[in-house]
Amino acid sequence: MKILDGKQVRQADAYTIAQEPISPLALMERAAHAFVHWYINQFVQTRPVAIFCGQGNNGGDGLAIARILSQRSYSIQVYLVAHTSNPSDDYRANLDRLQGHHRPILLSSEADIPELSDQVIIIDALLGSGLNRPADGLLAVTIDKINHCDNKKVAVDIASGLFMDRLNAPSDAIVKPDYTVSFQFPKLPFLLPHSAAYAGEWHVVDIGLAKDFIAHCDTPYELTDYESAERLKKPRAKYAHKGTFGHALIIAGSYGKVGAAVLAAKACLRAGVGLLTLHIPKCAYEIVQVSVPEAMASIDVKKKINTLLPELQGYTAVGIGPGLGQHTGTLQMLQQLLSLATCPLVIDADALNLLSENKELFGLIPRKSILTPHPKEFERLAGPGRSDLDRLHKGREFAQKHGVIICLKGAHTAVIDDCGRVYFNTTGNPGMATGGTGDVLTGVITALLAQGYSPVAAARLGVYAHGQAGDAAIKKTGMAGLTASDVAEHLRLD
Ligand SMILES: NC(=O)C1=CN([C@@H]2O[C@H](COP(=O)(O)OP(=O)(O)OC[C@H]3O[C@@H](n4cnc5c(N)ncnc54)[C@H](OP(=O)(O)O)[C@@H]3O)[C@@H](O)[C@H]2O)[C@H](O)CC1
Ligand SMILES: [K+]
Repeated sequence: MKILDGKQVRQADAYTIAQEPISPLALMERAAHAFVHWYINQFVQTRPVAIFCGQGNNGGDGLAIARILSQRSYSIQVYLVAHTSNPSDDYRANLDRLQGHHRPILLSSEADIPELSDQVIIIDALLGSGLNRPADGLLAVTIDKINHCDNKKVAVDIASGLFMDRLNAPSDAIVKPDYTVSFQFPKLPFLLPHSAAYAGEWHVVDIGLAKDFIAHCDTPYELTDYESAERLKKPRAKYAHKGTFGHALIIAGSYGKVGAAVLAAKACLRAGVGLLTLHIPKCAYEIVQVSVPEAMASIDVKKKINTLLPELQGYTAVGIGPGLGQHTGTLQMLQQLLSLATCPLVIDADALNLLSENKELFGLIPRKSILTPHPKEFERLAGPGRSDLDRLHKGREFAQKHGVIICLKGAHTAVIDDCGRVYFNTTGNPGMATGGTGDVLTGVITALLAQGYSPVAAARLGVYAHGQAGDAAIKKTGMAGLTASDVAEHLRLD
């Protein structure tokens, strides 16, 4: 699913209105019905509804929603905030349509803002994607009051006060909803860590904007959702044999961090690799043979660290990094690997830290290699970002400049390809913020690369399947109890 900017959404709107054709008022009605369809599946009729409306089209949506909910026997009360001398036509039309159903209350000062009982659900339709300056005056006071009550809150399209395409200042008044019901597309701030609190649990509802327009819309931002992940998957052929699914090499582990190698190996096998060899220090030999009997071991000359690059011929993908340590001998091996590899690599953890400490090696990274940094590792690689958006821009620049794919890990891990396109992941949960899940991800992506997936597909599908495994696992373990081993065990690629 694509993520469009405000200008593109307005163009999609205008195109749909002209081509379908449909009147803007009928499109607003369709959006309101789509919202209500979601709403009635979520909240029972016995919960009263307070709908706060501005005077733009977002407010118009709010008024249409109020009318439709009232027709469905929900008990509603509309509160209007007058914030512009130029209310939109469709706002006015919906105000007219509401007459006979309901009488809205105009809020003209702070004293008019109501105290609501806990049962009331708040629908926020003050401002939408047309926000062009921070909310102030009575709008800001109303937003503040809404935020201070414990009632469940649902934002129409986007939380009032949240910019769609640019950063808010920390002091801006923005509704903090429990849910956002977003029309047709998610908005970029929903996917960035610092603004995600202003989206709550977000849902996208289809309002029938023109599919052909959307298909041709050029945007760097997309989601990896269920449909796109399914499209990326390759079926396993009936007459396949283990050679069909590649032979992965994972270089991992050091004394005290052998577990990282084991986790990466288990995940690699669960993600469907045909054959797996683990290159490990001597101290890891018995541990690996006992805990991952399916993997072959390539043993380093050193007892506690990896230093000697194995012969690379025959491997269809190489992953390096989990639990590797940052010794000089290991650095030399990494440098050799970068120079000799003829296929893209998966580079994680300590291998990334070694790269950050030795930036002159960047030029050796094979094209389309996949780097999997968490935000701190990314900062070490590419320098600090002033904001989430700035970090994303830095990631796009870095990926294009060095011809690599970056998986910038987080709640919505961003896979950034070497053309600067960003694919936000939609699976996973906070339980996965625990040691070892990164090693599991490295194993999954290496397995997919080994099986012949393109690097971008391997990264997108790997990140998606990794999150999906975490989501499946917490059904048994709960969030707090989730371990990286649980994630590896719950991986399912078909
Ligand atoms: N395709 C779709 O997704 C559809 C979306 N719909 C809904 O429409 C809104 C966007 O509507 P729009 O009228 O463009 O925008 P708003 O409702 O957000 O704002 C309207 C006006 O408010 C003024 N404004 C902006 N910022 C502020 C502020 N901080 N304080 C006060 N007033 C503000 C501004 O007018 P000015 O003349 O005063 O500058 C805005 O024009 C979208 O979010 C959806 O909810 C359609 O219903 C269906 C299709
Ligand atoms: K809103």
